[in-house]
Parts: sequence; C-alpha cells; structure tokens
Amino acid sequence: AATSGTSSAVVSRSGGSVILNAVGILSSQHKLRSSSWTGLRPGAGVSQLSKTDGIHVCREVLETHGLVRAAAVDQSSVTTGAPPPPPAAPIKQESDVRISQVAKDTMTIRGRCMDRLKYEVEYGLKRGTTNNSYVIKGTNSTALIDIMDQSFAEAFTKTLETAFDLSSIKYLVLGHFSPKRVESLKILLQALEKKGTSIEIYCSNPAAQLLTKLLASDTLEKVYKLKTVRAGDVLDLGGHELQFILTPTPRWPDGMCSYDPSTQLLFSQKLFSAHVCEENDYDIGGVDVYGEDWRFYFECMLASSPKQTKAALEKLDIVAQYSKPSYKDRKGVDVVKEDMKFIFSTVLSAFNLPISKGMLAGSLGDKLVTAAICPLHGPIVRSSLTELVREYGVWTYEKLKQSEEATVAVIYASAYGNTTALAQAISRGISKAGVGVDTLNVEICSTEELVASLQRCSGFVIGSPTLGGHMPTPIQNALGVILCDEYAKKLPCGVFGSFGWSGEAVDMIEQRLKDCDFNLAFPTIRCKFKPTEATLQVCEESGTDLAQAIRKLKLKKRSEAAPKFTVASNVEQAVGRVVGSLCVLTARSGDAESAMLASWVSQASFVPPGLTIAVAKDRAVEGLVLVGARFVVNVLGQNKSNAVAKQLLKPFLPGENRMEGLETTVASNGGLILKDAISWMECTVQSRMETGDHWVLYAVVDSGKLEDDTTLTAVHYRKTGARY
Ligand SMILES: Cc1cc2nc3c(=O)[nH]c(=O)nc-3n(C[C@H](O)[C@H](O)[C@H](O)COP(=O)(O)O)c2cc1C
Repeated sequence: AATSGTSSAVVSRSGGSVILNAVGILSSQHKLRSSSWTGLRPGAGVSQLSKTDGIHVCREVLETHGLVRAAAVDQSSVTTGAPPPPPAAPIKQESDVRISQVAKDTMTIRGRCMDRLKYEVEYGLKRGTTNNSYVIKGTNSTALIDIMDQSFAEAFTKTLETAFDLSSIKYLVLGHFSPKRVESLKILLQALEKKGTSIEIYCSNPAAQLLTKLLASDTLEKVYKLKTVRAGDVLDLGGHELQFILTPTPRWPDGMCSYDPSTQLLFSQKLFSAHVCEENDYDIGGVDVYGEDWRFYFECMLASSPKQTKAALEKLDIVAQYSKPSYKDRKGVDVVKEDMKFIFSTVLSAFNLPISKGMLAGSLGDKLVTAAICPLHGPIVRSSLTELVREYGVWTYEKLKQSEEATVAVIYASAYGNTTALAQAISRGISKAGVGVDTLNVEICSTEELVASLQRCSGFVIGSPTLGGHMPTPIQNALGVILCDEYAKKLPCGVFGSFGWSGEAVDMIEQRLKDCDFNLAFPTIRCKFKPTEATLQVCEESGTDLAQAIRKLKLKKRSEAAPKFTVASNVEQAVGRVVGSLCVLTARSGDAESAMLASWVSQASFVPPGLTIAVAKDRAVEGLVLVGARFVVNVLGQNKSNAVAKQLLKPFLPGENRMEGLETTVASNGGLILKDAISWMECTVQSRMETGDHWVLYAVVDSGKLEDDTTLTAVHYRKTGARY
C-alpha cells in the first residue's frame, strides 16, 4: 500500500524472486546499499586466474567438452572476489522422449525436459525445453532430421530403435551440429554398426568440418558417409523431396533448414525455436502461451545478428498456409490468398521487412507455403504461424533500426562454445539498452568484414578462449587489425574470454589494448570453463554498461550540437506528472463511452512515451480499452481531485453518463479532457497483459499537455494493498 509513486529498487536472483523496496522521502535521500545489499558486484562470480591440480583440470576439460558425464564441479577451485554464491537449485531431471505423428509419413521425436537441462549454460531455461527431431518415411527411403543433445543421447537412439527399423533409416539431415550432439551421434552410429548398416549424413560445410574433427578418433567412418549440402540441393525420399536452405548466423554458422513441399513442413532448426516444455507438441494457446518464450529466445539467440537473421528470413521466404480452406469469391478471386497477400504486403512492407517474393509476384504456389514450422526446440508452430513469422520480421527490423543509431562490434572466437556463451550474454546486455550488435565470429568472417564493422561501430568487445597457452590465430589477426585502427582507440571497449587454468589469451588481449591506450569500459571478464549464471549476469550487465556509455556520449554530442535551452515537449511535460497519480481515464467507441478513476498508472517507456494502467476486469470501461483503442488520461491535482473522485465513485446505472456535471472538452481521439486536469494525455492501447483480477494496459501517448505546473499531482494512499 506504500508503493504509490515512491522510488523503488529491484533485485532479482536466479530463482526468479524479485524484491521491491519502497523508499520513503527520507530514506530515498540516502544512498542505497546496492552492492552489499544485492551481494553482486562487477566481477562477482567471475573466475580469476587460479592454478588447480592437474587431475581436476583434466576432468573439467573432459566434462566441458562433453567427453565424460558431468559431475558436481568443485567450487573451491574457482577464485572470485565475491562472497561464495548461494547453492544452486537442484536440477530436476524430469524428462522423457516421446513420438507422435505430425503429418503424412512424418513423425516427431521429442526429448522433453520440464526443468533445466544439465548441460545448458547460456540460457534461462526456466520453463524447460525440448530437443526435437523428425522422421520422414518416403516410398524409397527414410530420413532422420536432427539429433538430440547429450542430455537425451541414449534415450534418443533407444526410442528410435523401438519405433523404427533402424536399418531403414538411410539419411540423417543435420540442420545443426555442435560438440553437445557428438555423444548422441556416436550412440546412433554404434547402433547402426551393430545392425551392419550405414547412413548418409546431409549437412552444411561448417557442420561437416566439425563432425569430421570430432569423430576423427573414432572407428565409425564405415558407418557414415558425409554429403556437404549446397544451396538448392534436394534429397528425394520418394513422395517427399526435401529442399535445403542454408541459413548461417555467427552463432550457428552451420545452420541449415529443410522443407518438404509434400507436407508443407519447414524444419527450421534454431529459427522459430523456444526453450519451453508444455504437455502439447503444438503451439496450442498461441502467442498468449508461447509469445514470451519465442521473444526471449529471439532476444538471446538472434537479436545480436539481425543482418544474418534477415537474410535467413528472406531465403526462407515463408508464406503461411492459411488454416481455413481456400475459397473463391464471385469474381473467382482466391479470397484467402488475397488476405495473405494483404497481410504480407501491407504489414511487412510498412516495416521494410522481408516480403515473400512469391507474394509480390502474386503467386503463392511454389514458394515455401508452410503449414507448420518444426523447430529444434519448443512447440511445433501451427496456429501462430502467421503471427510468429510476422513478429520475427518486426523484431529483426527493430534490431536493424537500433544498429543504424549505434552498434557495438562483438568480436570473438570459440572452440567449444564457452566464449560464445559469454559473447551472447554481452550482446543481450547491449541490445537490451537499445544499441545494435554486430556479431563477428572471426573464424568465419573475413578481414574486410571486420574492418568495415570497426569503421561503423561506436564501441567493441573482443573475446577469446585460451588454447595451448595462446589465443587462436583468427583472434590474433583480429587483434592486429584493431590495434592498427587509430579511430578504434577512442571507442569504449571490453575484453572477455573463457580459459581452463592459465588463461593467457585474455591477459594478452587486455595488456595489448592497455599498452596502446584503448578505452576499456568494463573490467575484463575471465571465466573458467563453462560460465555460471552469475558470470552470464556479469556479462549482460557489462554489455548494458557499455551500451549506456555509448548512448550517453551520443546524447551529449547531440545536446552540444543543439541550442542550449531546449524545453521539453508538451507530451514530455504532461507525462512527467505521472507518478502513480490519481487519474481519470475516459474512452469512447462509436456511441459508447465510459470513464473510470485510475490510481495504478505508471510511466512505462520513454521512447515512445508510454504508460501502464491497471484496469479491474469488471470495470465498465474495460471493453473500450482493447488493443488499438484510444482513450484519454487526465491527471488530477492535489486539491482538485475530491469533487471528481466523488462523482466517479458513486454507483451508476448501466450506460449512465459517468462524467455528468463535470466540465470537459472533447479530445481529438474522442475521449474527454477534464477542465480541472493538471495534465492530460491522448493514448492508444498497444498491448494488454492479464494479471490476476486486473488487465494491465500498455498504452502509447500520442499527444498531451501540461495545463497547470504549480499544483502537485493527487496521489491515493491506501490503508491496505488488498483493495483500492
Ligand atoms: C586443446 C586444448 C588446449 C587448451 N589449452 C589451454 C591453455 O593453455 N590454457 C588455459 O587456460 N586453458 C586451456 N584450455 C581450456 C580452454 O581454454 C577452455 O576449455 C575454454 O573454456 C574453451 O573456450 P571455448 O569453449 O570458447 O572454446 C585448453 C583446452 C583445449 C581443448
């Protein structure tokens, strides 16, 4: 009940609990005990160099690279400047592998884990995850699409053996391959060897190289043949002609999607994935149930490489197959196709997004008309197909726009994924602060790309693993390019990397940059082997700090260039009066109108100026503030609120005019502006979130005015948090 317009501090721990501290006028003048209070400091949880005994190191190396099963890691070998972290929550391994039919001749095998996966490092995974793989049975042969990671290694092959005749599987299509999947692959190949049969593996060139390297010491060459896929290659299974689309990103240079025109299924590997495990195989409940998971996955995994994501979306050229059967109008025009054409051409072109070439040509027939997207993780996307494809376009566009303002080049190499995980977390922190990210995995990008990125970036970070006491050659080359770049010296930058015991690479990079007077913006991040959640948090926050420093510099430059005494705009002044204020919300739709007294009103965003407003589900006005609706928020003044509050709190008959007797004018959006309001804002509802007995609206302020800058805002103090 004391959280009306007071300053608050938020702390979140990995368990997900959040503490809100309401700070009164007096205590807000005292500095918050932020570091000792949260127990988190810059560098907390980050390993510093430590020597550990050889046996322990060997075991860690093997575990980290998936060569032995993980055992409890001895925390005492990790030296940090911070107090020891709280014991990690026990990993609940409620998992299973199950099979179901997706389409004609097509089955999905899903490894499901309701909790965290043992080997996952880079991701929240608070709602579990699934590893999806698919089997397509053609008239000539059967293909397996993708394999599971080591968490399901044995269960995967066992399930396959139970449900199918292993010797009938002639092809394995790997849309993605990583060290985490080696164990699964080996177990599968061993089972095939026992059956005296072999398999042809279809994958991209980077996946083929990695696979060859990781299986080099095994004696399984006779069991498999590698086929490196080129753009446009097709695999004919008899009745199912699989088409391959290469979709590399810096994080997954081996990315490859497959499309089966006969079932209209798109096997999208990491794209359109989500780390979530529900009972259903499909996206039942759509965006309401999975929206946050898809968005979070995109933010963590793809937001840092919008150029490559855009390229992948363009190549995929997805046209969602309408779930309604197609029908023609009186003129013989296919109504459903025209609907889809409208969605794609208006929505996507408005945002300058990838538009299906098939759509523009007016033909839907031969492009990737898709009935469902079958990703590597999370639900099969069927009911939300159109929305998700469109959202991917919008999110990608937003990230590209951010990049136009300012970008940070995230330059790294990683042999086993640990430095990648750090890079990803730093990128997320940068992206969160509204700055674009240009991810450069130097193992696959050219020197020209690196030079071009350095020329346009506003800051950079560089990360490396230590291998054989050194940084890998591509990082040495990249560092050489950076050190020669005079302009780069002025940019805020940072260093990070994963190591095993001595960590020379990170030290060398840091030292070389310091020697050349580079501007290191955050303490160097050193991580021993696999990053913990605390380390990833440090990375994310370091990325955010770097991005904020860049934004401040830009704003400073802009304000230096602008005339000295700039006055806040009308809207900014009006929004400035919103402090958990007592307000009157008025809305109109056609000839229906309503109003309510609102005290749970908060500013929610600067750009665009936006508010959140909680509306009880049973309020009369609720039906007039759906997404897209327009309304007016009137902020009441301290000594002018009584009469208005009295009027709005009295009982009303259905449809009765709630504003009767109050002096108002009509706003341009149809809502009412109170004569006595100290400020008013015309708003549009952008989204609604269901929160128990209330809806929380997020609305963008379209226009507004501060009418009275001397009267203080009225605030409603409540005796209890159980009612208004
Ligand atoms: C072949 C090999 C050599 C390594 N040499 C070193 C080393 O000299 N010093 C060190 O601190 N760590 C060394 N490590 C450990 C790696 O730096 C560590 O596994 C790190 O997490 C790898 O990062 P990445 O996953 O980004 O490739 C070595 C690991 C391997 C596999």
